[in-house]
Amino acid sequence: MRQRGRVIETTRLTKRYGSTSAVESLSIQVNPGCVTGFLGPNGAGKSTTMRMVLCLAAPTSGEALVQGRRYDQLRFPMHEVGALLDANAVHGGRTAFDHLRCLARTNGIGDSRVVSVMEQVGLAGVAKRRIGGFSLGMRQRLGIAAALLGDPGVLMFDEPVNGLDPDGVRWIRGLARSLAAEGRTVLISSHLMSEMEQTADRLLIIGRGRLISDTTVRDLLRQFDRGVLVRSPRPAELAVALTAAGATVDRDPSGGLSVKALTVAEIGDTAATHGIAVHEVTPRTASLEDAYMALTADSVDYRASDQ
Ligand SMILES: Nc1ncnc2c1ncn2[C@@H]1O[C@H](COP(=O)(O)OP(=O)(O)OP(=O)(O)O)[C@@H](O)[C@H]1O
Repeated sequence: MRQRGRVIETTRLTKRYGSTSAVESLSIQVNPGCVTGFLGPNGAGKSTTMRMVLCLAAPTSGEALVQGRRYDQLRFPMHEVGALLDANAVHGGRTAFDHLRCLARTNGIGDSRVVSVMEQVGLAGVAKRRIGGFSLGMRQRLGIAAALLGDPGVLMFDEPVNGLDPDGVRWIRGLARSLAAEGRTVLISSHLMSEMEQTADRLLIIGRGRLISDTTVRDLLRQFDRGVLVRSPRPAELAVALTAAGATVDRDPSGGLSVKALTVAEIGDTAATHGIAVHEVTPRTASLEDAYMALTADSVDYRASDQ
C-alpha cells in the first residue's frame, strides 16, 4: 500500500460561474487502494471539481487538497498526481512519442519511461504517428499514458471511456483496478452508472454540484432492494412465518408481500414447512442503473421530452 487515509479531500468546495453554481459546498474524500467512481448527470460538476483539485480553476470558497496540500504546492506534481481531463487538449501536429517526451522532459523523466507507458496503453505501434490523425479512443489512451508518466500514486480520469470501443472499455476497467490494487488512489468520473458498476468499488454521486450519495456498489443495491414479491392465499399467516424465520415483511402496493433478508429458497422452504400455498415468488433486485436514476432524478438538467 503506497498511501493511507484521505488522499484527495475537498472541504465545502464551491465554484460559481455568475449565477451558475457548478459545485456547491462539496466535501468528499477519496481513499487509496480502491477505484472511486465520481458519478453525476451532465453538468453535475464533476469536471469542475477535478479542475479545482488540479488548481486549474480557483474555488469560489472551500478547498481541495491532495495528500494534505494544494496541488500547486506539490513539489513533484507529475510524480504525485496523474490526470486525464480533456483528451483533445493536445497538439495535433506532434507525434504521440514526441508529445509524451516533451511532457516527460519537463519533469526529468527519461525516454525509456515514455516507451514503457506507450506499451502499457497499447499505443506502441503508433508512437511515430501524428496525434492529429488519432481517433478519440486513441487520444484517451494517450492522455492516460501522459497521466501514468510520473508513476503517480494518485490518478484522476475524467470520462476516460468516451470514444473507446468495448475492448477499450474493458481495458480501462482492468487498468483502473490494477492501479488501485497496487495501492494507488483512482478517481474516475462518468455520467453512466453502467460504466462504473464493474469498475468502481466506491461511488460518489453528485447532482447540481452537491453530494447526493457517498456509497458502495453493494450498499446502493441494498438501499434500493425492493425485496422478493410473494403472493399467497394466506398472506397474514405466511407473513408471521417468514418474520419468525428472520425476514422483514411489508405489504407490497401491488397486493402481495415484500420480503427482505431471506432468499427465494428460504421463503419457499418456510412456506412449505408451514403448509402454506405460495402463488408467486419474484425477486426484484434493483439494478444499479435504476438506483442511480432514482437518486439523480431531481438533478438532471438535460433530458429528452419523451422520458
Ligand atoms: N468555464 C465555465 N464557465 C461557465 N460555466 C461553466 C464553466 N465550466 C463549467 N460550467 C458550468 O458548470 C456546471 C458544471 O459543469 P461540469 O463540466 O463541471 O459538469 P460535469 O459533471 O463534468 O458534466 P459532463 O458530464 O457533461 O462533463 C455546468 O452547468 C457548466 O455549464
